[in-house]
Amino acid sequence: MLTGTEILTTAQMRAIESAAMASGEVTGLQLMERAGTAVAGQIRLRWPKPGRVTVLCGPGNNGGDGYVIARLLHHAGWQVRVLGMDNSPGADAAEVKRQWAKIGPILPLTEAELRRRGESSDVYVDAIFGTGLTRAPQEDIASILLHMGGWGGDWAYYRPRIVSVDCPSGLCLDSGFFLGQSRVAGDLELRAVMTVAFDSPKPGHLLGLGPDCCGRLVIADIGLAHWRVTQRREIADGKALEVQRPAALTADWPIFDIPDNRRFALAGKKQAEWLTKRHATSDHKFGHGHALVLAGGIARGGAARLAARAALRVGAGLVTLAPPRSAMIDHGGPPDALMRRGIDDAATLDDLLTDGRITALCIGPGCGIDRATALLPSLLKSKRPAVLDADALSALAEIGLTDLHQGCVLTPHLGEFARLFPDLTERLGEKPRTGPAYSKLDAAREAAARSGAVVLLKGPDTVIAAPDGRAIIHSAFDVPWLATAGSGDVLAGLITGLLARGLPPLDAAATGAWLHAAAARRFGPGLIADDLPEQIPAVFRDLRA
Ligand SMILES: NC(=O)C1=CN([C@@H]2O[C@H](COP(=O)(O)OP(=O)(O)OC[C@H]3O[C@@H](n4cnc5c(N)ncnc54)[C@H](O)[C@@H]3O)[C@@H](O)[C@H]2O)[C@@H](O)CC1
Ligand SMILES: Nc1ncnc2c1ncn2[C@@H]1O[C@H](COP(=O)(O)OP(=O)(O)O)[C@@H](O)[C@H]1O
Ligand SMILES: [K+]
Repeated sequence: MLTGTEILTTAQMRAIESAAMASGEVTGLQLMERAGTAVAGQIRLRWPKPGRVTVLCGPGNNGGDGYVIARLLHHAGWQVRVLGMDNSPGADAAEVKRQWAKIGPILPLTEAELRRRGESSDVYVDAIFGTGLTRAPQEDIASILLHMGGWGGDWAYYRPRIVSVDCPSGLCLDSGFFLGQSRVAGDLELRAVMTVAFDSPKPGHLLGLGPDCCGRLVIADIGLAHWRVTQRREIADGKALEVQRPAALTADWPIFDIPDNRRFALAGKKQAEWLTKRHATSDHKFGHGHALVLAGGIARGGAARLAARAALRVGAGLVTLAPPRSAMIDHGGPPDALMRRGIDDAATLDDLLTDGRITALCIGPGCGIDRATALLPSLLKSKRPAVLDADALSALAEIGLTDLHQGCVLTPHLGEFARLFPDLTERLGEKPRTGPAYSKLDAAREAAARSGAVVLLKGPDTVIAAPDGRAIIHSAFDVPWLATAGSGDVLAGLITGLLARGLPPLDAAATGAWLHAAAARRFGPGLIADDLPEQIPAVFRDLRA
């Protein structure tokens, strides 16, 4: 099992809060006070000089946090204006609302009030909706959110400082999409400069529009760790039904600051660190493996060579490139460390795979769909760990998923995913109306369960899922230059090399994704895919430093 910080769905978070409160050791009011204190503290840390703040409080406990923040900032010398709703919230929110009402007025939560002349603020605290959002915001609140969303756009330097409590309001924390809005980024989503969330990140902080809209994400400890761990244990014992697999998600998310009091181990990074130590004991039973990369015919481009080079750089002991014999000359260029072997048909591949020293296979990059269709059955029959990418995924869409096995890693981008799992893609494309909305995480998990293979669904928010439900989110929104021709081929090669070295498929996929993004980060803009494998030694060096 990879180690990493748990990502909790909103249902899991609620169950953990309920368990904590049911224990009698902590009350909901105390949790709310801690949450509000954490947010007010972050605001004061970021803007030490007290200024003017507008706190927008919604109908539920997110709004409750807002009233706590308003009171604390008032006591810290800030000039506080509160906009709230005329509703009857739960007991905890009602209590903190009463406390605020002794200090100052609660103005109506309307767009007109927000825009009142002469009332602009230095900071706006968005405490309208948090984990309790179940449907698209309506009427007054919808127009406030649209108005605040419009603050972004081209006038970014005028952009008011929005601090969101738990999430930008309207964002579905299970999917990273805004309920009632398109899944594609527009100008209308609320964009915070900072989001302070509680206990653990939720999928919506890491997926879809979440990373762009949350701004800097701070995860604040509100003292729930004990119940998180207890709930996890109960799951292992099969007792708790309402929390499913709280430990099954791990985050691998190197972008935003996480306070020191949070454990935020990086799944792929840990494995990569472990790999850098492997050379010292190269006679270990895993050895360094032998990867076979199946290449395509003449003029199929360098995709397979990119993959093979990446497999070598990531430390596979041997890498053999296998084009059809007629294309051998075409594939004769460097690196000279590559071995070559002509493979024309399935029978030759069958023969070669009687060699048990070949520990991993890669098929797809530059292979051609016909050749992939011809070779796939032999490759799958061998039960050898294998990465299926690009043309192999198109071939698979024709052949069907039945022969896939648990050593397989599928690495589709969304287009390839649509060919393999059209129904899941259709669900992913639907406008999210109710929460929890169908997410990329749901789609990858369903695809892995259905295919019996590890599925790595690419994008800036890469989701990696295993057939048993374990899943990892790897966000790399900070390296958009990774979206360059051939970069996926390098990723396929990295994972193949790691499989060859003996990593289990889920670990190989997670570590490959981590190294891939780390290489891009290290090189910077201007990167072309050829640069990626060449950065791997430096990434390893950094890990050893
Ligand atoms: N439960 C707890 O122990 C804690 C909760 N905390 C805060 O509480 C939040 C969750 O509180 P709630 O569960 O009350 O939920 P929220 O305050 O996020 O939710 C919204 C409330 O509005 C209603 N609602 C949902 N969608 C709506 C829509 N489109 N239009 C109008 N009303 C809508 C819901 O029924 C709910 O009552 C967290 O995000 C966090 O900020 C923190 O205080 C920490 C402790
Ligand atoms: N905006 C982005 N930010 C970071 N990484 C991205 C972004 N878009 C794509 N990627 C990553 O770049 C790689 C592109 O792979 P792929 O789509 O297969 O490209 P190609 O077929 O050209 O090799 C994937 O690893 C994907 O996760
Ligand atoms: K919020």
